[in-house]
Formats: sequence, C-alpha cells, structure tokens
Amino acid sequence: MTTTCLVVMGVSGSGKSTVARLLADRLGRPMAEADEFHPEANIAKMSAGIPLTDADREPWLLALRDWISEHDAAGQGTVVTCSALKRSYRDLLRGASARVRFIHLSGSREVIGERLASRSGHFMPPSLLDSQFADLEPLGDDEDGITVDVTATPEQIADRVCGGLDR
Ligand SMILES: Nc1ncnc2c1ncn2[C@@H]1O[C@H](COP(=O)(O)OP(=O)(O)OP(=O)(O)O)[C@@H](O)[C@H]1O
Ligand SMILES: O=C(O)[C@H](O)[C@@H](O)[C@H](O)[C@H](O)CO
Repeated sequence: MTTTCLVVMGVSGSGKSTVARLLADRLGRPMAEADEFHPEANIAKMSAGIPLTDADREPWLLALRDWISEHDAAGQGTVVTCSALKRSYRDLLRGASARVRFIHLSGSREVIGERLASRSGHFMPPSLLDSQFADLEPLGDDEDGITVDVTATPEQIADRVCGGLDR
C-alpha cells in the first residue's frame, strides 16, 4: 500500500521544523530535516549569505525524494521539512513513490522576519529572507495539500493540519 509523506514547506523561519516535529510525534512517523540533505557546498553558500540556485537545489531535492521512497518501500509514512519554494521543486518531490502532500506554512515577511531575527544558533542568515520570498511560489489550489497561517501557535497549526487532512 502506498504511504503518505507530509512535506512541511515554506520560507526559512516559517516554522517548518517546529511544526513537523509535532506532526511526526502525533502520527508516530519518522521525520527528515531537509537541511541534513544539503551538500556541504550549499550550506557554505547559505552561511555566506548567497541564495541557492535551481541547480544547487536539484541534488538536494532528489536525495530527499529518495529518502521518502525508501521509507515508502518499507511501508513507512513520513514527515519531512523542506522549503520546496517552487512548484518545480515540489514536482521533483512528487516523483517519490509515496503520496506526497504539502503543508504550506504561510506568513508575512514581517512576522517571519521577526522570528528569524530572534532565532540564534542557525546557519541561515535572516538576510536571505527576501530571496526566499522572491523564489516562493505558494502552494497552488490544484496541488495536494493545505496552506496554514503561521500566526497561530505550533499546537494550533498541528491541530489544523490533522483536521484538514484525512491523514
Ligand atoms: N507558530 C509559531 N509561533 C511562534 N514562533 C514560532 C512558531 N513556529 C516557529 N516559531 C519560532 O520561529 C523560529 C523559526 O522556526 P523554525 O526553526 O521551526 O523554522 P524553519 O522553517 O524550520 O526554519 P529554517 O527553514 O530556517 O530551518 C524558531 O525560533 C521557532 O521557535
Ligand atoms: O531552498 C533553500 O533555499 C533552502 O532549503 C533554505 O530554505 C534552507 O535550507 C532552510 O530554510 C534553512 O534552514
């Protein structure tokens, strides 16, 4: 039977890691942090304040897609954090064998900028936020998934996701 992968998407600082952790715990599923799939060169670029290109992101997205498929082959549904900013990136992830559904954490530049400014100990500099919004193609109505506003608490967001998706 095909499993489901929930991909928590959105710009840097939108709350992907926070919300995905709650969902993975509630659903009892393994979780992957997309940041752990980046080649070293990508982390070095972002740390230096240089936005990634489509070419930089492709091997990263394919590695994540394969992780999703490996778990699907073992019968395991998953939860994944991945910015998945463009529809073409989401198309790559949809190439996994699982049913891939997206949860877009959507919020204003102001709200997310404030959260990033007060976060510490993360390689991603707040200065990259404008480039993240420039690349962002919001989840389309025709794409499998839901969009949730980030101004709610993480617990409320997890409730909405669990209520808004059948699984
Ligand atoms: N719903 C929320 N309300 C208030 N603060 C939040 C919420 N969700 C996350 N935060 C806080 O905002 C900051 C960014 O959250 P988080 O690290 O989960 O985002 P992210 O999308 O995974 O970021 P990145 O893509 O850069 O890794 C953290 O300090 C987190 O504690
Ligand atoms: O596509 C991208 O530009 C990257 O995935 C970034 O979004 C970061 O990896 C992440 O948001 C920081 O943790």
